[in-house]
Amino acid sequence: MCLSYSSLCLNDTSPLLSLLPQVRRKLVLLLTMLCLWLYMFYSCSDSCASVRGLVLPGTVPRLPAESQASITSVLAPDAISSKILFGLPQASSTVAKVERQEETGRVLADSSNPTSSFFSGSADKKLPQAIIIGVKKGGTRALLEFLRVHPDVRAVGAEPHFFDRSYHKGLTWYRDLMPRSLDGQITMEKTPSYFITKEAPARISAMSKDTKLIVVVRDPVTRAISDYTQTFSKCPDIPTFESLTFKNRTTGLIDTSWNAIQIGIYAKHLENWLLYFPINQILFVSGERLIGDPAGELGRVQDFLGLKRVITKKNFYFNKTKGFPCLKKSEGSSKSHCLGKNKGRTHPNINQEVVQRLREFYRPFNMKFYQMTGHDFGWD
Ligand SMILES: Nc1ncnc2c1ncn2[C@@H]1O[C@H](COP(=O)(O)OS(=O)(=O)O)[C@@H](OP(=O)(O)O)[C@H]1O
Repeated sequence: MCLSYSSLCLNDTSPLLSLLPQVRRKLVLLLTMLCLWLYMFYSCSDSCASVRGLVLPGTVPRLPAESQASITSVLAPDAISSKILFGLPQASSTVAKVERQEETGRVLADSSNPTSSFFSGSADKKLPQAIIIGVKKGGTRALLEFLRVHPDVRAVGAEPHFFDRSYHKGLTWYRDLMPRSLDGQITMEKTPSYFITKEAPARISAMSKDTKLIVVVRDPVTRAISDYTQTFSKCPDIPTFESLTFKNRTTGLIDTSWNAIQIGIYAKHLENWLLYFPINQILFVSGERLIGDPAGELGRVQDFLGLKRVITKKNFYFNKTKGFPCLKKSEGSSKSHCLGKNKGRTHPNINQEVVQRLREFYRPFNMKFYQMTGHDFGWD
């Protein structure tokens, strides 16, 4: 536009032409310069107007369209553009967050959102607030695996054996074994041998007297046979169940020093725990019902842990081949799954007289246990 204007100027036949050549040359030069200056000014102002977010280094970076929209919803459009263009203090924390998102090139965590704060690193390892303390072969693995379906449960997979075997390693070592969890999530572990460990109640209470305890109990006779089956699978040379049961087979005296028998005297072990924990801080889960009605038992456990009842019937199906309830596919797992081969082993046939003798042996202890817990487990 300016160039054609200048050529127009040059071809002009106005009184200018009649001026002296020297003055004429100066005027032409001045007009040309004016045209050039006007051209540059308009070009520049046009491009500046099209880059609304252009800012100087060290002030606020230009924002992507999406981010601008979110800021605009917090601040009035005029206010935001002036703040960005003139580098005024940023009033909204949203702005700062969007800035950081720009800097890092990724979406930063919103601390109000537990999942995103996990990714920002605010999740940390915590000592367990709930422990499945027993009993061995009661169904502890099934319970833990079912509980892990809950989004608010974070559990360590392996058995830490801290309060029985590794207490000397200290609480920091123990905490380090735990998975990271967010506020509101419950950290858990299971070590079934705690239930029969003399020192465990005092040690857990010293860690936190508010620790919630869960005991999965099972008919002590079946439990003993299950325990034996496990040992037998590893050491097939051991004596028969029948011979290990008795101190003296002729007199029918039961060998209570055999661990497989000892563990099932639940009332005796429970007494030890009640010295440190009130009974309402211990939940007794029926190992039998955990198989027959897993959703029902999980309902009780979720209530006890103060969790929303997320795990329901819809999470389970009965696997005929396995002979046990298994977990259905869920959001977190791509396929349905049953527990491993070492859970739900076939038990050997045990002499029925021996089984009967064991039932007699356990009866008074079972009665005591029902009385202590206020719950009849129906083993007799
Ligand atoms: N859903 C499901 N699937 C498989 N097994 C189940 C299930 N629910 C409970 N059970 C019973 O759990 C018994 C093993 O108990 P634990 O997991 O406590 O054993 S261990 O102490 O950790 O070794 C195991 O004992 P055995 O049948 O003697 O192998 C099972 O009877």
